[in-house]
Amino acid sequence: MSLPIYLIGARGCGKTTVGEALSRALGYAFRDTDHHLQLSTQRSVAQIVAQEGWEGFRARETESLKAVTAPATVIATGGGMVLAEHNRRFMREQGRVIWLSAPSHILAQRLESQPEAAQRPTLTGRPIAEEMGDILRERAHLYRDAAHHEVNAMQAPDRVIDDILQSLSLARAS
Ligand SMILES: Nc1ncnc2c1ncn2[C@@H]1O[C@H](COP(=O)(O)OP(=O)(O)O)[C@@H](O)[C@H]1O
Ligand SMILES: O=C(O)C1=C[C@@H](OP(=O)(O)O)[C@@H](O)[C@H](O)C1
Ligand SMILES: [Mg+2]
Repeated sequence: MSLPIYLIGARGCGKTTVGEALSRALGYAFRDTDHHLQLSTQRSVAQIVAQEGWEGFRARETESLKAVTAPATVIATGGGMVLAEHNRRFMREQGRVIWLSAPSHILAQRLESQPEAAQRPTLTGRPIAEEMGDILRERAHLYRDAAHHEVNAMQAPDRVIDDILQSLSLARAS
């Protein structure tokens, strides 16, 4: 049985972009916990947070994580999935966990050019470059703890995929 592959990391590291391409390379299904939430609630992340607060969103994303978990599936998580210890444990028990790691200035550059405000309401109220620095300082140890492998996410998506496949000893299906 092919275990699910979870992609974790901060906003802008490429979980959604790389995850979709990785699933095609492997012939796996692709799921994204935020997309699942949006479809099941018919609301954006920003709308859920406005109506239920971050606490409400975090409870829903845990449900989303369980709902999308299946064999032979690449799962792009939201950047805050690792905040809850039970999510970190669940991912490590169910599959293989990959941390797409990049410094905060790279993440901020990507987010400034594609802000996607409905998907990424502010976490701290601070400007993006400062927010990403704060978030990485707060979460880096959680990404490290949760991950089976850390991959350099500053590279082009195809190179990121090659590194993930190599770390998992998997080959492209096509
Ligand atoms: N490896 C990469 N190199 C350059 N740009 C990237 C890379 N991965 C993602 N991006 C860009 O960064 C932005 C955020 O990517 P996304 O996949 O939504 O990240 P995440 O799901 O981790 O928040 C998008 O504009 C995407 O095109
Ligand atoms: O880092 C975070 O706390 C979040 C990241 C977002 O996902 P992406 O990492 O895919 O942008 C989304 O889940 C939500 O806005 C919260
Ligand atoms: Mg994403």
